[in-house]
Order: sequence, then structure tokens, then C-alpha cells
Amino acid sequence: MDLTDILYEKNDGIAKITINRPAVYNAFRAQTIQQLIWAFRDAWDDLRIGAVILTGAGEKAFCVGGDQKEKGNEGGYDYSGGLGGGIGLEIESLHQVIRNIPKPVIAAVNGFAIGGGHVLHVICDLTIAADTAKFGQSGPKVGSYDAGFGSAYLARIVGEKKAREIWYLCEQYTAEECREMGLVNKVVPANELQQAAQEWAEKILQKSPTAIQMLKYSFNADSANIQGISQLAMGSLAMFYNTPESNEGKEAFLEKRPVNFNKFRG
Ligand SMILES: CC(C)(COP(=O)(O)OP(=O)(O)OC[C@H]1O[C@@H](n2cnc3c(N)ncnc32)[C@H](O)[C@@H]1OP(=O)(O)O)[C@@H](O)C(=O)NCCC(=O)NCCSC(=O)CCC(=O)c1ccccc1C(=O)O
Repeated sequence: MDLTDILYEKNDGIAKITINRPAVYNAFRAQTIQQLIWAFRDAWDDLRIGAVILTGAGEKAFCVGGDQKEKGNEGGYDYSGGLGGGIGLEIESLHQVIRNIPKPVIAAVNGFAIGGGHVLHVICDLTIAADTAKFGQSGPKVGSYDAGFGSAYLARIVGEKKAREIWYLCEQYTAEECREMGLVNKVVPANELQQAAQEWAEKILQKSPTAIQMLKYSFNADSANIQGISQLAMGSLAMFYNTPESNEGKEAFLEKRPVNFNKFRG
């Protein structure tokens, strides 16, 4: 596969996947998602690999979700057709491969983790964050939502009240605040982030691969029902995208103006 949107390397039992679109803060489009899925499947298939690190290129962002500049464009997202189905992104498949790959996935969050990018770290097994990283959901601000793993699984991690706050208010949280709410495992100085992720991956490699694999399956089993909710959520999102209400969110972001959802109330 031609890796235009990600970097992928494998060294000494550790696979490292880097979302590589720094000009748009590592926002993803359809091909980014396809390449991420390809890389996770390669790491799954390679029996020498015992842990995967997911990170973002540059210092600004881990990932800021769907690329608003490509939304509605052919090959962007919200473009009907192909494997992406209704919203034009194989986001459900990506969530599934991160959850189901029988090896721990460590998110090394180097900057903004916002929107669909935030959901990616939520789904990873472990999160190590730079002390400069910022976290949050933005869907309701830009006419979108992840009513599957992005909300239901988040609530299991931080509790119902906090998860509702995160989604309803769309505020940003520091790495330390996220560590306190159990959403981040460890916070390190930004220049030590990649080394810290590497060290945790190396520690995992010293453990029994079968034990780790079965533990991951066990942790996953308790939240497996969210898969069905995710399918419903993506189906509803496909119907919501391209409505005037959803478009108002996208257009306000692209035009760098305040959003006005008042006309859709009442
Ligand atoms: C991340 C910000 C808070 C950073 O703010 P700031 O430091 O002020 O920098 P900016 O000047 O805003 O941004 C720098 C540069 O990056 C471009 N950019 C940032 N985000 C995006 C983006 N998402 N798409 C495209 N481009 C982006 C920005 O335009 C600037 O470039 P210029 O050339 O100067 O214009 C802030 O940028 C921010 O809030 N960004 C938007 C975050 C967002 O709303 N993301 C989309 C969330 S919705 C989503 O991800 C849908 C897809 C998805 O994952 C999904 C799938 C299925 C179900 C649900 C979801 C879901 O809703 O999550």
C-alpha cells in the first residue's frame, strides 16, 4: 500500500504508526483511515510484533478527527460509497482493529487529541501523554458525534457525568486533568514522550504474549456490546451529515466564524 498519510515502522518487536498530516493537525480523511487499518492489520499478522504505538507527526497534534476541509469531497469523508459506507470513512473498522488486534496499543499523545482523534486514544489500551497535550470532543460544535465507542466506552472510563460533560460542553482538558480522571495512564515532558512509549512497549514485550492477548480479550468482552451501538451510531450519523444543521457546524469551522445552531432549535 502507498502510505501517503501515515508512517509505519517495525523495530525489535514494536510497531509504530504515525499519522502524518501535520499541515492539518493530523486530521484524517478516507485514505488515512484505510492506511491506518492496513498498518494495524500488518502488525496483527506479524508474529514478531508484541505491541503497537500510535502517535501523530509534529509537535502540535496527535489527531484532530475528520478533515473538515475534505468533508463532502470525493475521497474525503461524508462521501457516500465504497467500504466507508454512509459517512465515507471506515472509522468503525479502524475502531474494531485497534480493539481486536491481540496486542496492546499504546497511544502516545503529542498534542491536540480532538474529536475523532480523541476517540482513537480512548479506544487504545493505554495512553501516555505529553504534558503539553490537550484533549476533548468537538462533534456537537461542528455538527457531528460519535454515539458508539466515543461516548459509551468513554463513560466506562471516566464515568457517566464526566463523559456527558466532555461531549455536551466540548471543552479542552490538560494531560494532567485527563490523568486524574483515569483517561490517561501517564504524563511525561513532551521531549520524553516517544521514549516513554517505547519503554512501556518494551516492558510489555518481556511478558507472556498469550497472557497479554487473553487479558486484552477479557477486557474487551465487557464492552463488546458497544459494537452494535456503534453501527447504529454511524448509521444515524450518515443520515445527519449533509443536513443544514450539520453543515452549519462544518461551514462555521471552515469560515472561522462563530457557529449558529439557534435556528435549529424549536
Ligand atoms: C484542534 C484545534 C483546537 C486547534 O486550534 P488552534 O491551535 O487554534 O489551531 P487552528 O488554527 O484552529 O488549526 C491549525 C490548522 O489545522 C487545521 N485544522 C484543525 N483541525 C482540522 C480539522 N479537523 N480538519 C481540517 N483542518 C483542521 C486548521 O484549519 C488550521 O489550518 P489553516 O490552514 O490555518 O486553516 C482546532 O483546530 C479545532 O477545534 N479543530 C477542529 C476539530 C474538529 O472539530 N474535528 C472534527 C471533529 S468531528 C470528526 O472528527 C468527525 C469524524 C469522526 O471522527 C467521527 C466519525 C464517526 C463518528 C463521529 C465522529 C466524531 O464526531 O468524532
